[in-house]
Amino acid sequence: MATLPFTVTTSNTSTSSGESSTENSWCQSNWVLNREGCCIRTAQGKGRGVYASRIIPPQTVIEVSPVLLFTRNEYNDYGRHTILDHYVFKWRDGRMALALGLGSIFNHSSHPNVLYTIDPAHQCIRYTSTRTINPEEEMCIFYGQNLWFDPVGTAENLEPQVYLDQNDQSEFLDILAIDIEVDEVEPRDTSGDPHDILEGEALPFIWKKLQIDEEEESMEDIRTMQAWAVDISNSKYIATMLKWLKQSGLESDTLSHLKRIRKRDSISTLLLSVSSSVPVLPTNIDIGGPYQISVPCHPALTQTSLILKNTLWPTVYAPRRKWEPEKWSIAKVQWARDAINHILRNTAETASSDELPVVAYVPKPFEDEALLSRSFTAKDTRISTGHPLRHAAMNIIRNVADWRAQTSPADPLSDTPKPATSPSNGSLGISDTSCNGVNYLLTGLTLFITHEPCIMCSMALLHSRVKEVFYIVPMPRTGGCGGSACLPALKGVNHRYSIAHWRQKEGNAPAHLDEQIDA
Ligand SMILES: C[S@@+](CC[C@H](N)C(=O)[O-])C[C@H]1O[C@@H](n2cnc3c(N)ncnc32)[C@H](O)[C@@H]1O
Repeated sequence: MATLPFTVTTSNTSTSSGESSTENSWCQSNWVLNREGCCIRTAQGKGRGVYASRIIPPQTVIEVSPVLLFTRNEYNDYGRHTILDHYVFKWRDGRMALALGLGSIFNHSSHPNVLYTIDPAHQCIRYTSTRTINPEEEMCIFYGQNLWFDPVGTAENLEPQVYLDQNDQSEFLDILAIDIEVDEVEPRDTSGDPHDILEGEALPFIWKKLQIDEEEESMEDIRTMQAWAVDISNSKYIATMLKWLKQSGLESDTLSHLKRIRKRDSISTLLLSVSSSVPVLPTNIDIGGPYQISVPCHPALTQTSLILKNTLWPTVYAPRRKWEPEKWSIAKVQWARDAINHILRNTAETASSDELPVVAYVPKPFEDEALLSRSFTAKDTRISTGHPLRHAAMNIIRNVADWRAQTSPADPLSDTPKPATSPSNGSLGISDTSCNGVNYLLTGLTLFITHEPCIMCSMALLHSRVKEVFYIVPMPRTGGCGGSACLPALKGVNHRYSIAHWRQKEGNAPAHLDEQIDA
């Protein structure tokens, strides 16, 4: 538990005299410590904190702190026995870093209004506001999950974050911490026959088992919808009505999991449509009028479900394939390893920018290159675009979608581009030529991403029909692939994808920022 050994002054001489008379004063312009109007004052129960003296707009770089670097030995021998131990964290190359300027004074909040990014080239850390910060408001960063002190007042005055998945900043640091050693992190495995199958512990990743609840196995769990039906008492009209239905334009995929005709006693009932308006039936046939009934929304995935659903309406039985991991050969593992190295290298490149260091990659498939003849890489661009939805996963779905949307609708899986048809609107970027849900899918493709996708991205990936997702850094607070939720395991979703967590080699597992400060 940290008890700070000094009191705080807001005087412009920045002494450590600790007069409490100034404790309740707000920052005034002559005390402002940097040109963005940041100042230091006492933060109740936390020691000192950084405060705004005027309105700070979102995405403003509020502070750039140079860092002081200590070698591991120097730090172990001296630094860690001192107050420094509350302030330093592990730099990317294993040295210990102390942020100068205001950097070491930012307190922790679970709802931070400031993000930080490391700039290794200039040996500094950049602090950026995530939303509008009001005068007199404290500015806080997120230290990580495992705090070494009891946090006080971290969230009550802070509004929800601008970013939908304010990722765990400590984990951003984690990934940065390993990036310069990319080649050692994931070395090529040259031993063995490339066709040899690797299993279990020999694989450099762990498949996440989707905890899928058994679906719709009791009557109250069965999801239903209203559909129009008509009774046909004379069976000689059935064929005529089926023919009429084909030409009526009433048929839709929504009912494709249901049988068309139900026979009960001497009455046959024909399922017509789910349209909101009453279907207009042929008048020259002697049948009753249409009426609405409840029918299952989905096919039956299990025998129990089938029996129950059939009591409502004859339903198609489409058993789900049991979850079973694919066989991974040495060559295929190498393909994945190359992909992981690719995203690590690209993450290293983001370190000198203000962007969040999240990188996504969709390589050409290992088995079936015909599915996609080129690879795609996308970075997180929330900061540079000022657009809260520009997560790396969303960006890559968009990129692949745009590419595929340029292919001929008649040949959706061929990816020869059409002449430039760039996305024109400010929407998600699916260009107008997209083939209505056919061309823009990641069907059969694998996504590699540095950080577990958030809930929004995990859902978008589900819609994209991605085959599998590999991530390196878990996101226990915001992840949608098992972190805070597991989207592909949800009841009722119409696609499931496999999820794998890439294991970091022992000794390379980067520590959390908080552990690093606490080291
Ligand atoms: C990097 S320093 C931050 C500046 C520090 N408040 C000061 O006065 O120098 C980290 C220390 O601040 C304190 N701290 C930071 N955030 C806090 C919070 N939310 N609640 C309580 N103490 C906090 C803890 O004592 C922690 O060891």
